[in-house]
Amino acid sequence: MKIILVGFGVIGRGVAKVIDEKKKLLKEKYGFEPKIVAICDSSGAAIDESGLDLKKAIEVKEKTGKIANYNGKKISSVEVIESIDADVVVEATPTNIKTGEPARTHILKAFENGKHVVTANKGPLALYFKELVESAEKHGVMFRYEASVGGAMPIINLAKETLAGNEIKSIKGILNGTTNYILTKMEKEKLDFNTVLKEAQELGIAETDPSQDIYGYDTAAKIVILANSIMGMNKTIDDVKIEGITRITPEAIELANKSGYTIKLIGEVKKNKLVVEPRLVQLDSPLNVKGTLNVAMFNTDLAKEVVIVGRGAGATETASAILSDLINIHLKVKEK
Ligand SMILES: NC(=O)C1=CN([C@@H]2O[C@H](COP(=O)(O)OP(=O)(O)OC[C@H]3O[C@@H](n4cnc5c(N)ncnc54)[C@H](OP(=O)(O)O)[C@@H]3O)[C@@H](O)[C@H]2O)C=CC1
Ligand SMILES: N[C@@H](CC=O)C(=O)O
Ligand code: NA
Repeated sequence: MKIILVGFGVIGRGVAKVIDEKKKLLKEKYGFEPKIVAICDSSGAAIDESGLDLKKAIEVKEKTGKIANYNGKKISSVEVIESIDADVVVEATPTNIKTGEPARTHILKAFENGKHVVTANKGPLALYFKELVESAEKHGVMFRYEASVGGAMPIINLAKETLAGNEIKSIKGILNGTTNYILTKMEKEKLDFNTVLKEAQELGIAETDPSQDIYGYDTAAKIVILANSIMGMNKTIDDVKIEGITRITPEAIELANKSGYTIKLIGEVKKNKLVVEPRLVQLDSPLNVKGTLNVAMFNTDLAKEVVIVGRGAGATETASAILSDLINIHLKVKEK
């Protein structure tokens, strides 16, 4: 499988790292032989149709900040997607919740050029879900986005496959690792908001623009993706009532604790209502998970309540979801 990797930040480099480390296992277990033939960032691209040296690519990026220094290609991501022979585009550029760009254009160009897409990017999914899914179908290619909600936490593919046949009445949970990390540190170590936000950025879990995390827009994007991809709705970010965690203080959490509660940023889709807000959560609730963990509670007709927990952010955690989508595309293509 030839792969074009667009975006070489925390997630893009995480994908390159896990593919490099797992190549023997992937071949033996799945007959899967991924080859990254191009890597793009905002400076240009590294291109080698025989397969890039991923250790060297990561080293060049970390040392110089520009992937174009690998072999000096000043070429745009769109030109790479249109001109380089590849099977899949992995889209890992920053989420832009207002325009969905540059990812929306990257994804549509990939489909138009007969390339499957795997993405972690919530922007285009939250703003143009129907357009993207219809374009993939029209061009006969696959479109997978497990990493876009809950990072490593299996939620989209689990709902589509393992909960198939269920009526999913509602989904609610903690879908942002950065804000959960902040609230956990404020609760346990009484640290102030800005100190912990900086820590989250250093951990590489915050968005490129962390205001998307703390004002609730990242969670809102994920709720829209779940509503559209799992519950068959046709919503956008404008349909979500959104409040973030900027009003929450260590003292407020301490007060909640005294009554047997904590405070969590909860996203919920139920009937036709999509909400993101800080809520009191009982200390013994399955929703009371810590640190960068995410949790989602499904309410279904057959399986009743189903609760899933996993790491919602981080380089290798998110790369895990992207890798599973790549393997699934490989296996489905092999079946044909
Ligand atoms: N971090 C996490 O834990 C998770 C992130 N995500 C999503 O994954 C995506 C990537 O996140 P993350 O890696 O953390 O973000 P980073 O900011 O670390 O990396 C973004 C990358 O995209 C590159 N880029 C920006 N514009 C373009 C462009 N036009 N063409 C090609 N490359 C471009 C940047 O280039 P340059 O290096 O030159 O600036 C950078 O390499 C986001 O959509 C995010 O929401 C999803 C789940 C978890
Ligand atoms: N910034 C996001 C990254 C994953 O989607 C988060 O903190 O969950
Ligand atoms: Na996920």
